[in-house]
Amino acid sequence: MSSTPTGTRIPPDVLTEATVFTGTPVVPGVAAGPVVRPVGSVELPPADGPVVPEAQRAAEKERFTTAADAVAERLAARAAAATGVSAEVLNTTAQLARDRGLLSAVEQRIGDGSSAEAATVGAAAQFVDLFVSLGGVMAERATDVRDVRDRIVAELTGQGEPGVPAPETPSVLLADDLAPADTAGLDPTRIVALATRLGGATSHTAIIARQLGLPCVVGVGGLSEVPEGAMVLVDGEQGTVTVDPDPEEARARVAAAQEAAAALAGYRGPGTTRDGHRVQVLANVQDGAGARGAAAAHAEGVGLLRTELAFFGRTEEPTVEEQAEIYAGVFAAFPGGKVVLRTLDAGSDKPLPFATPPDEANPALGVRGLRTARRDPGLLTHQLDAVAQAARSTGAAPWVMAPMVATVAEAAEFAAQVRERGMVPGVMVEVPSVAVLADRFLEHLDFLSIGTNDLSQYTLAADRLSADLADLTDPWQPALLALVAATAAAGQRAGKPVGVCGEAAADPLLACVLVGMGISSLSCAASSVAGVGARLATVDLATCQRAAEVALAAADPQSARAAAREVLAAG
Ligand SMILES: C=C(OP(=O)(O)O)C(=O)O
Ligand SMILES: [Mg+2]
Repeated sequence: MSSTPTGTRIPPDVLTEATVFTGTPVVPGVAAGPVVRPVGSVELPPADGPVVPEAQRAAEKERFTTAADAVAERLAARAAAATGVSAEVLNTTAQLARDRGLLSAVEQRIGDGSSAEAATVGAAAQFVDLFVSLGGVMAERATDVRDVRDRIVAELTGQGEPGVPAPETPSVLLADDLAPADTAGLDPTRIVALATRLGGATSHTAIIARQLGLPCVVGVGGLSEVPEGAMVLVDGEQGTVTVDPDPEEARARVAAAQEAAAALAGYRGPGTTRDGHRVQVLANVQDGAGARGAAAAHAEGVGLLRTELAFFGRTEEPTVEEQAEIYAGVFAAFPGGKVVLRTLDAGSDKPLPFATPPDEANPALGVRGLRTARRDPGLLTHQLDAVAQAARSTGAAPWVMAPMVATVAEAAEFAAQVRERGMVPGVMVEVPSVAVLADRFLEHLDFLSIGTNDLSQYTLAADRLSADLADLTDPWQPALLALVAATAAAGQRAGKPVGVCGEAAADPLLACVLVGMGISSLSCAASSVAGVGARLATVDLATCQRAAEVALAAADPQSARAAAREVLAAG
């Protein structure tokens, strides 16, 4: 078995049997299958290609309608299997593939001698020009037209369907990286594991994989050399992608991982250490379906409702009623339970067209999170009204927190708006300034929730999406651990809860360390709840405290991990 360090490229002719690529492990579990890849840009023929003889034109029209129907049916089927905004996005595109206006424009062009492909390109250009000239919301429709054009041309020319595929055989998706919108409708029964060339432990590929419970490794160099259809085995615990694994060994490793997963299936919550110290083990979700899944996974509640994820791709602010309905769906999944809702975290890696300025030079340090309310205060007040309305209709008592807060004044003003509506205010600790002054922030707030994904990005000055810098955004970095410990200590002094809702909380070992620092709740993907809760139940609080001490004293992430593991193993 040959092995390569992260980032090493291997020419295809040197790919030997069972080549192993390594990257950053982000979601444990082992799965194997043939490689599929997202299909990139579709090659488009010119709109003014050779003239089709008259006798063939009827057949060309037939070819177009067959292709457009196939595209529409496939999208509609995926919409039926999806939920929320994913389903809406897919349905809208499906309807456009059957749009009568588009059909008649294409037929007219074919009647004039264009091929089906060229007519599709020409008619689409006509609609794109029209929508763009109308401006505003209509201009946004141009994107949908281009998408449908690409799908129909791909169908006509035998190029693969653009986007994330839905293969018949359960497969492993290898990609450079995946945007949140790329994964609308990703079906975990067809894609059994993910590995990407880019991205760190906090990238959105990692977050989505965790939500779906898919074994995942990111930042894997050399992946682009692995051909489509090759068998690979992804080990999300060890961070490896093995090409052409020995079939026997692959079967044994997948079975062992399934057995380990079954052992966690016994977890029922609530979270406690072995000696009964209570720690809420909560879930990160984005909508009602996710919340119901989290309840089924024995999460005690929601520690982070990422509200912005329900509105991806939307060009207009959702109405108060629409928002209230979505939030009520989440509250209803945990009657009488804890739900921490985060106000829109638009911007940077999660841009929303209706909230995010399009032209920022440095969006991670720009107008994102709570800062969007500086430009458009209505976005925040409407959202808070919607949350209050959902709370009234369900009898819930939500905790509401703002992302990307930097100053005490921002926190105080936000808290006042939340309290006015009878809800419980807090903020996320993502900017180091909040950790440094946590005592002063807590004078105005009822809780803090540490977002370790952004806190590491801003503490180490390293882009959370950069695979090259993934070692810097490692949640075991001593500086990050020190800020978490300082924030937890401030919470204990004030007698107010401090949770962790970043990806650090999904690592069972680190979860124990966080508890040892005084963190009172952990919120992670539903698929990680049992792993975290079950691990916590094996150790005493005093052991967690010793593990926190040794981790905090370590010089680097590797030694922090090793030292904590040793303490926790000794029990
Ligand atoms: C939980 C966090 O928020 P997000 O990953 O959505 O930015 C975080 O920054 O840790
Ligand atoms: Mg964040």
